[in-house]
Amino acid sequence: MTFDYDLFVIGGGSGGVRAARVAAGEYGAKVGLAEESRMGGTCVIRGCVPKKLMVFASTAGAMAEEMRGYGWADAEAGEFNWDMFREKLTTELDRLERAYTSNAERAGVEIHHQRAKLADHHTVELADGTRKTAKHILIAVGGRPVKLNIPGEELGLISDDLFLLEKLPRRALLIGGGFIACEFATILNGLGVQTVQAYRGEMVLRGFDNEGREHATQQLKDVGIDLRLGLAPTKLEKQGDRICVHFDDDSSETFDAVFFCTGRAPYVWDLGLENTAVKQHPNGAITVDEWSQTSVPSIFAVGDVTDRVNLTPVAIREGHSFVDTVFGNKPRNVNHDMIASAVYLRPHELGSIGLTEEQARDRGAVDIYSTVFRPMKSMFAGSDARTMMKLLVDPNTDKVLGCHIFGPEAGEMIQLAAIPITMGATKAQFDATMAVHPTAAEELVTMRNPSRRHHPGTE
Ligand SMILES: Cc1cc2nc3c(=O)[nH]c(=O)nc-3n(C[C@H](O)[C@H](O)[C@H](O)COP(=O)(O)OP(=O)(O)OC[C@H]3O[C@@H](n4cnc5c(N)ncnc54)[C@H](O)[C@@H]3O)c2cc1C
Ligand SMILES: NC(=O)c1ccc[n+]([C@@H]2O[C@H](COP(=O)([O-])OP(=O)(O)OC[C@H]3O[C@@H](n4cnc5c(N)ncnc54)[C@H](O)[C@@H]3O)[C@@H](O)[C@H]2O)c1
Repeated sequence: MTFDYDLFVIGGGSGGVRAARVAAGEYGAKVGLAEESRMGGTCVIRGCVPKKLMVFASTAGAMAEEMRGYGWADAEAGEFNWDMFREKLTTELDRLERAYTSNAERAGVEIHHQRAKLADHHTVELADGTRKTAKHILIAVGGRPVKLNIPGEELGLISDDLFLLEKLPRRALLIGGGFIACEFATILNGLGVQTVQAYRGEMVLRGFDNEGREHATQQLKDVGIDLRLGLAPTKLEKQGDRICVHFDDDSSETFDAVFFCTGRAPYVWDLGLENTAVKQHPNGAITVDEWSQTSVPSIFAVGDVTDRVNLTPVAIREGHSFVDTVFGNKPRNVNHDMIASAVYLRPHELGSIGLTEEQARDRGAVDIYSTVFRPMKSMFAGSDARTMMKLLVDPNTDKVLGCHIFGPEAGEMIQLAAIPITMGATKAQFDATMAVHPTAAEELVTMRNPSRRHHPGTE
């Protein structure tokens, strides 16, 4: 049987573009790709990239404050100009979109700038009704934000909207306590917006190491975010050009903007899955094996639509591994166990890899090397901000099981610590590493004695 393509990719985001580009450019496959919106997907257009640029923008006030502590007595950030920033952001995202498009096209990928759905196990149907056949189909359609199913939810915004605002709100509510809620609260607060964050739990960033979560929760309050814990909205109502939010403690308040940062769901709506035997998890995520293959041998899925670990580098690695395996004759699957990540808060980020202390304790014996200190740079300026570094070590093998850093540039630090930890480094190897002085990161190689031990059966 002959096909129009060797591979047809649905979705031009992190996972889809990498797979298409490598299959066509490196392995000579005939590749088609459909993207219904902008090439680059969530990360480039409405996620990691614009978010991180806004995090950078939001640090001016804190930097000025710190510099006043260094003798720049008149240092002031002044007024943030949203119009000017947004224009630069638009130009940058346009540039990135063009780069993603031209890199894929240069590799030989045929891009169809329209929506696609599955018609059968080897056929996709484009929005204009054209049908294309392919030996293999890759579903890389990502996820979409979900709002809470409460009255008036249509009045609330989602994360995509932050980057498109006509003007910054004077007072904003962020609902949620995950990655997006905490990063967006940090950004808006730093840009001068009166920021309220409502989270139903006791501590933000569920799933992270509890000590890291405590520091993050405290920092959100310390930087001036009005963090309301144990609180959830029940209803939104229009009040003039503002929004009145009712909460489950019977209080109500008005805001200029309300953002639902309450999670994302796999974007499987109208994808034609009913025309195939592709299996799904109860939340809609596409079920795949360790090779990213679905229950249909010709159809694969990578990235957020599979709801494994929803991060850009993971989607990219899954897409790359899929083409190495299927087109490059280099079978490669992805280990989802040791994945570093960072939450870009300010002034301190939270960087993590491996087991949390809680998970390590559940697993068995663990030695906990942990230190909390005031970093030299901010302490000199008069700040009380604390940095935390923690290594979790298996006392039987001496292997480092996890590392958690709450501090300035923790994202950069955890990326480097992730290399030896992924290689299976032992604590002794960390200790054998000469420190770089004076840095904050040197603590990772100078923590000599466990702060606490958890040795079940011997305690
Ligand atoms: C605000 C925010 C901040 C984030 N920050 C980070 C971060 O700092 N670090 C990090 O690692 N991750 C971050 N993420 C997560 C990261 O963006 C995702 O994990 C990543 O983009 C997933 O890639 P993907 O290829 O699975 O899907 P996506 O990048 O979402 O790409 C899917 C593409 O498919 C297209 N599409 C969907 N359906 C169809 C269809 N039927 N036909 C044609 N096209 C279709 C979409 O338009 C989209 O372009 C963030 C996410 C958000 C929302
Ligand atoms: N720095 C990064 O790497 C980064 C940044 C942003 C997003 N991301 C990725 O995007 C994903 C999505 O981020 P997110 O923040 O939307 O999701 P999340 O799962 O991290 O957080 C969702 C939040 O919504 C709350 N929530 C859910 N249902 C609720 C309900 N019924 N009532 C009240 N609260 C409710 C949860 O308690 C949680 O705090 C992340 O899991 C992550 O994989 C990564």
